[in-house]
Formats: sequence, C-alpha cells, structure tokens
Amino acid sequence: MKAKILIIDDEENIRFTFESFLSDEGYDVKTASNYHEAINSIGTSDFDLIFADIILEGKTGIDILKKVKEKKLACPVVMITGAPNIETSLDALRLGAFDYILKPVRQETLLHVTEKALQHKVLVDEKERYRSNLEAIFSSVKDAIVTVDKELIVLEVNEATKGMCNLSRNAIGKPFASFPKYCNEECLHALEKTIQTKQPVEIYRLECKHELRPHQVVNVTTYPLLYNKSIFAGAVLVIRDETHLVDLERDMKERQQLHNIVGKSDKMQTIYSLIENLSDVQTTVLITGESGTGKELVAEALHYKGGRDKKPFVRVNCSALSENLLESELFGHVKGAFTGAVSNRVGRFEKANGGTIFLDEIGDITPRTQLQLLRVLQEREFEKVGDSTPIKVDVRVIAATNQNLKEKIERGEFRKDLYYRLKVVEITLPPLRDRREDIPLLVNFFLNKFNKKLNKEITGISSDVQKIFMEYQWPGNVRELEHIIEHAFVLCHQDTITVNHLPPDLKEFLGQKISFLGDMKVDEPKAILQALKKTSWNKVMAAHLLGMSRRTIYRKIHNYKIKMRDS
Ligand SMILES: Nc1ncnc2c1ncn2[C@@H]1O[C@H](COP(=O)(O)OP(=O)(O)OP(=O)(O)O)[C@@H](O)[C@H]1O
Repeated sequence: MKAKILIIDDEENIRFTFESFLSDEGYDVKTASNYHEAINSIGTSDFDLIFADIILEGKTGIDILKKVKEKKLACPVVMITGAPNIETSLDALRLGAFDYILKPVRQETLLHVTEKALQHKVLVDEKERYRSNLEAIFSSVKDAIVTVDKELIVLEVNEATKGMCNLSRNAIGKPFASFPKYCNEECLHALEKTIQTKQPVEIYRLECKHELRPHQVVNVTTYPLLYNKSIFAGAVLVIRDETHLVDLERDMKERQQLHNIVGKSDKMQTIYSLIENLSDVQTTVLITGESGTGKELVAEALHYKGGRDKKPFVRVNCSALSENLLESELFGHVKGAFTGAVSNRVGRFEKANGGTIFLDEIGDITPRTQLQLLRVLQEREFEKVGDSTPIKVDVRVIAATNQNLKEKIERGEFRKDLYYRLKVVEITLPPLRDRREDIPLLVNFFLNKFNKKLNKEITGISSDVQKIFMEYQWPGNVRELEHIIEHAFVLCHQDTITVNHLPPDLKEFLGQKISFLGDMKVDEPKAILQALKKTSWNKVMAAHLLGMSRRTIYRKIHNYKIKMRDS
C-alpha cells in the first residue's frame, strides 16, 4: 500500500514542489494550506508522515505537532523551516518532532528524510503491535502477574491479581511488601529469594491462607526479570489458582460412581481417571479383566462421557458367531454374496459410523477376522462381503477380553500387530476380591436396583451375609454378586437378606469355614489338607477358608510336609 503523506505549508510553491517530488516517488500525497485545513485532514485520514511548516498564519507547526501527540497518532512529523527559525525547530525536536528540513528544500534531502521517517514509522508500528499483543496477553491471562524491580517496587500488576490477591494497579510504583496481603506472604518470600539469587523459585500447591479466600490453593512461580536478555532488573511473580483443580481431585477421590460403574476403592478411582482422560480422545482402547468385572460398563462410559455420545454405541460379541457370520455381522454383505444372503445387509462398523464399536471377547476371533480387523484399524476402511468397493468409516474401536492375549500371541493364536493396534491404551479392571472395600457399596447399589425392579423394600443384608460377602473369592466378580443378590430377592420376604436366601455354594462356604476352624484346633495339618482339597488345591483360597494369610499357609504346608496333589 502507498504511504500517505500530508504537506502543511501556506506557501503554494512549497506545497506544489513537495507534492510533485513525492507523488513522482509513488507516495499518496495530500496538502493543507493552513492549520485548520490540516487539523481537518488529520481528523479524517490516517497519515504515515506529516511535513509541517513552522510558520502557519497565526499558528505554528508546533501546534500541529502537539495535536498529533494529543491524539496519540504514531505518524512522524517533520518540520519545514527557514534559517531564522532553526531555534524553533530544535524546540520541535524536543517536543517529539522526527526531524526538520531547511528551505529551500532539495529533492534528495526531501526523499531521504521521507524514507527515514517512513522506516521509523514501520518500526514504531511493529513495536506498538508487539506491545499491545503483550498487553492483551498480560490482562487476559487468568494467572495473577506482578513485576517488581530490584527494590521490590511494583512495576506492573494485571487484572487477575485483584481477584486472587486483592492487589490492584494502585500498587504500581509502591513497595510490594507495603500492602496488606491477607495471606501468609509466601509469594513475597519467593520474590525476595529471586531478587537475592537471580534464580526462579517454584512453590507447588501452596495454601495461601488468604483471609478473603480461605480455601485458595495456588502454584507460585517467580522468575528473574531481564532487560535485553541479560541485565537483571527485578522479578516476575506468577500465581496460578489451583483451587478448582484441588477440589476436583478431592471429589474424584471420594467418587463412588462413574456413569453406571460403582466403586470407591483407589483401584476404581484410577479407572475413573483413565476413563475421563480417554473419553474425549479417539484412541483405540483395550479393556481387560476377569469375566464380570464391568468391562462393558467401562466401554459404555468411554462412549457416553465423550463427544460421540449422540452417535451409536454398537456392541458385538465376537465369540458368539462363527467366522463367516461374524464377518458379515461386522462388515455387512451384499445380496447373493453367499447362500442365504437374500438381501443387502449393513454391517456393525457402518452402523457405528461417527460413534463407537465395542468388540467384546476379541480374544476369540479367528486369524482371518484378525487380519480384516487390522486393516480397518490401519486404514479406517473395509469392504462388504461379496463386494470390492471400499467403505470409509469414522468409528472409535474399543475391544475387551478376559483372556491373556500375550499368551495367545505366544501360542500363535493372536496377531501381535493387531494386539498392539488394539492396545494403544489398556484399562485393566481389578477382580472384585482385590477391591473388597467396594462390596458394601455394590450391595447397596444392587439392593436399590432390585427393589425398584421387583417392587420390594429390602433394606439390607444380615451380618453373616456381610461376612460371607467380604470373605468369598468372587470368581464371577460383580456379575456373580449381582446374581446372588437377585437370587436372594426372589427368596426373601422380609426386610433383610439372610444366609438362608443365599445359593447353596455360598452357604457351604460359610459351613466349611466354620468346620475347618473347628478342626484346626484339633488337627491343623488335617484341616489344611481338607481346605486344600475343597478349593481344588488353591492355596490362596484355602488360606482364606482357614482365616490365615497366604504366607502362613505356605509355611505350614512346608512344615507339615503336606503333599500337594501334583508335587
Ligand atoms: N463396577 C460395577 N458397578 C456396577 N455394576 C457392575 C460393575 N461391574 C460389573 N457390573 C455389573 O456386572 C455385570 C457384568 O458386567 P459386564 O458385562 O460389564 O462385565 P464384563 O467384564 O464385560 O464381563 P464378560 O467378560 O463376562 O463379558 C453387569 O450386569 C454389570 O452391570
């Protein structure tokens, strides 16, 4: 764009000469013959440079200069002056004029000054842009920022500091230490340390004990303030409010449920955080864990807590179908693709477009399906059975298995490349016996569920039942607990579930435990042997039945020289 220049002079020949010299050089030139005309032009147009005669019928070029400064315009002003007025021109320089040129004006001088002034304007504009960007950042960030000089005098304070520390811009120019801070002043000490050592200081999760914001927790950082990258000039204090995050973490720690998953143990808190971190990213997730631990619930939570929740969640049980049927179920088929394919069929991948496909029991798929799946994961496209047209889909894949896929890989039954594609992130659900503290919560959850479903008013379980639940091994995990409570609901016609309402297995468990403990007093090796036989030689379960620790049973088996079935 052409630079815009204004010439202000009451002498027509000067205006004419300047205009023709500068227009010839490609500048956009306007002229004004007196002060009022000039002020009018300045008010209506943005100039990159102004030439103003020192003497202007009743006014001076200095008046023009003052007006430009008053309006905070960035354009340089060059004075045009005759020899007797040099003094005035020097005054003008002191007042901020960029330069002056002497009459009679030579063309080269004019062009040279013009070029210099315009270059200067470019630099000033650049600096101003930089400054206003910084200012915008400084005032818009949510962190409180304070800068101080080496004497701890406040140089700058941003908006956020008012809310967090009750410190406003009135503090500028005054000692930082002189303000009532209503807090433990740890930030002041951090600043003092940075001033002394010229090193940054970081305080993580500081409770500032602020009288006006009693729960406030902040991260405090101080940095040395360097001019020209090396001259130490003071320090910057940055305070980040972490209160919300700390509250959130506290809530998460006490969380008892996420979506339909129930549990408050630490193990479940870890699972909840994983789900929340993964719900909005599109990575493939492999969910592992014993049968009945809630893998499908986790898959649903990942889908419904993320951005795909309005799109379909499609579940496929990979073990329920033969290879051919599974293939057509997953990818669809066209009419006539095989005997029985009487019409076109849309596959589950296509149905899940935009949403999530949950491939349950992934460990059971055949090598051919494994290969097809690998291709979908790699290329996000597949073909229907009996058709060669590739179909592109945007589907998030979540897979689950209760099998040990690594062992399957070693046995050559599962593709390693597919395993790694599926297991971008793995969520491993703990068995119920490893999070027994969740059992009472789960029991309540299922009591509520079945009271509603079966229209009953059962309020709790007896202490014997509670004891059994807390000690039983739960090989079927939460599903088994749910079924046992459902079973008890059918038999129970009072307000409390007792041992009589439990299935025979569990009643037996209690009986065994009592009789073993009785035997123990008489003949310990016999009781251990019996417990081992009852539990199919599972030492951990036998120890449990006998109420001893795993280490104790190992030691006693060794001391009594009890022969294990297969040793
Ligand atoms: N943490 C939990 N909170 C509430 N219910 C649960 C929880 N875990 C499992 N369940 C319940 O247990 C049953 C089994 O859960 P789910 O089908 O998700 O387990 P799974 O690990 O996928 O089992 P499988 O490997 O046999 O497919 C469901 O009825 C589910 O609602």
